[in-house]
Amino acid sequence: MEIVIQQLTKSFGAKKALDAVNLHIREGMFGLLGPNGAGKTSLMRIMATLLPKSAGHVQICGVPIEEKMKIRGMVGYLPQDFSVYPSFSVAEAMDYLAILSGMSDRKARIEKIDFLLDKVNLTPQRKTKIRALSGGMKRRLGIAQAILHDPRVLIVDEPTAGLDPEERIRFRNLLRDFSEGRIVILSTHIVEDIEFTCESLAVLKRGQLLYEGKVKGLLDHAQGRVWTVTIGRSQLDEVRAVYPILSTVSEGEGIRIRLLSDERPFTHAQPIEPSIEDAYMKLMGGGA
Ligand SMILES: Nc1ncnc2c1ncn2[C@@H]1O[C@H](COP(=O)(O)OP(=O)(O)OP(=O)(O)O)[C@@H](O)[C@H]1O
Repeated sequence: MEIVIQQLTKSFGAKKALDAVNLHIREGMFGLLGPNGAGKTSLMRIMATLLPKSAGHVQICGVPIEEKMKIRGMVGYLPQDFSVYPSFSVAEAMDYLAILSGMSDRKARIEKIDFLLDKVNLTPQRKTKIRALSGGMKRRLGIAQAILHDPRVLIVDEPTAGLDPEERIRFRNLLRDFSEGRIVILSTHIVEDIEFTCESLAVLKRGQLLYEGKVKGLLDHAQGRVWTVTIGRSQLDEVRAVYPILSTVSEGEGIRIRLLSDERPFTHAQPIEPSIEDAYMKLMGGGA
């Protein structure tokens, strides 16, 4: 099971949302990381056959993306702005979406919906109106509808934005469970989401692929280049003008900073192990 993307380009007029992107995505959880406008949504919508590509090739489990109906049978998609009729109850919305996806047998539909609501932990909310659900519950309902047809590939666009920490962890675990024997692609600009769920990732910036590989391999980009040092408060602007600063913490009279530098920036600066977030900032070419 794999997704092969070759020289994929998407142009909107003169703007290239994706610029000759090559990617190889295998079974398990795969992260798509990048700042706003990186091209993540465009890439996901192309894979879900909702947006035509401008050039290049995409194959999902050996099927070219042009075979829309076959691809749609294999792919489940949860868009960033997923919504359903607010006056429907959870069960009514699922039933409606199941009918739309071609499940005509009522008994089979009910069984499937019960199974899925249990899987996403929404059984107690069966009769709750959509408008009364929390953001996290809506997102979990979004997953339930995206997997109604048992897709081999699940694509979720920025699913954890705006969720509280508990709901975020629950949601990540749900995706991880579902990724057994499948491909789950998760786009986010939150590094932590990727760190705790994905084995591999791609980093995009302005339509270009900056990194593809294991999450751990990303750390190599920052190894030996993250330093910590305590400076006087008045020095902060001066230091910031020279080095990308990753974080600052007040410490007595001074301020402890983490910064990026290829060489030891001050004699009393100490090298520290980079985090994935540090490595991402390094790759993006800057700091906070
Ligand atoms: N329909 C469109 N028409 C014109 N430009 C577009 C269109 N859709 C996307 N773009 C542009 O393409 C680029 C990539 O957008 P895309 O939404 O794919 O990025 P993203 O990484 O998902 O960003 P975000 O996290 O903000 O959704 C952006 O510069 C965006 O403005």
